[in-house]
Amino acid sequence: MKVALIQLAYDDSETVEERTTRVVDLVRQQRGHDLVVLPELWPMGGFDYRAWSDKAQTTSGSVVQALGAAARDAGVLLHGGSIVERPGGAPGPEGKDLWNTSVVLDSSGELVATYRKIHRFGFAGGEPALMEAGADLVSIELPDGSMAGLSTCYDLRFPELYRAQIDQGATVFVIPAAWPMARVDHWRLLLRARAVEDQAVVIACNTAGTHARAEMGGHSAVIGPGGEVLAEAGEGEEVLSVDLPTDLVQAAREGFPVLADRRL
Ligand SMILES: O=C(O)CCC(=O)C(=O)O
Repeated sequence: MKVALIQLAYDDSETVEERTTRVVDLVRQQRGHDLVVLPELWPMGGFDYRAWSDKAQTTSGSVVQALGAAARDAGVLLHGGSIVERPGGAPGPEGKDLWNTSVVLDSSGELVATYRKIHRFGFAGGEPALMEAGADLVSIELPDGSMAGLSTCYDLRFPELYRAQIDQGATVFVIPAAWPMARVDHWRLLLRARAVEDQAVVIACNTAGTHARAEMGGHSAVIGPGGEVLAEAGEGEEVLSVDLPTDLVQAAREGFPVLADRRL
């Protein structure tokens, strides 16, 4: 399965429309891949908290529509990263009307899955102040037939989420992020930790550049089930293209069956 991770760099100078045009162009260039992955909150800015409410959209808004058209034109399964979602209708249980929602579009351009980030980043500010938490585990079927659990950025710090995903059959984790340079060492370590402890493939697409005064960490990566780094980006904008061998996870789990020794 050929996978492309678009490690997008951006600053504060583009409108949502300008950035969307640039991104869908990049997606269209990935024809020949099976799966394309974008970072977290790229249309609205991962750390641009102040702009989120004004820039929020529904999952049938202009950004997701443009992503659908690009997925169809490129003939790929597209994990479009996430958007600030305002679905309309009743607010969530905490009275807020925004979510950090990942969107997945198939090669006919249809929205086939959404995942609302469960663990909100920002402590007293940022996401917990402005957004509701997601409540549902979400998995998708990848073009090679494997099952991928979805999560977003800060979720990476919570290993129990990934254990729950493998218990539902996931052998791959797809993780868009806007992870800052200040803690990029944690990012690189935790991607490998999740891969090793769950004997799973990790496909993790981070953001680059500096926006809202936050320098993003880059280092998007694809990690194999033994913790091997199959590909890793640098710090700037880059498309990482990886040909993932089939049955990597099955071979790892059969060859070293540590998951069978769990005691619950
Ligand atoms: O956990 C971290 O250090 C970064 C998390 C983050 O930036 C996010 O979830 O948006």
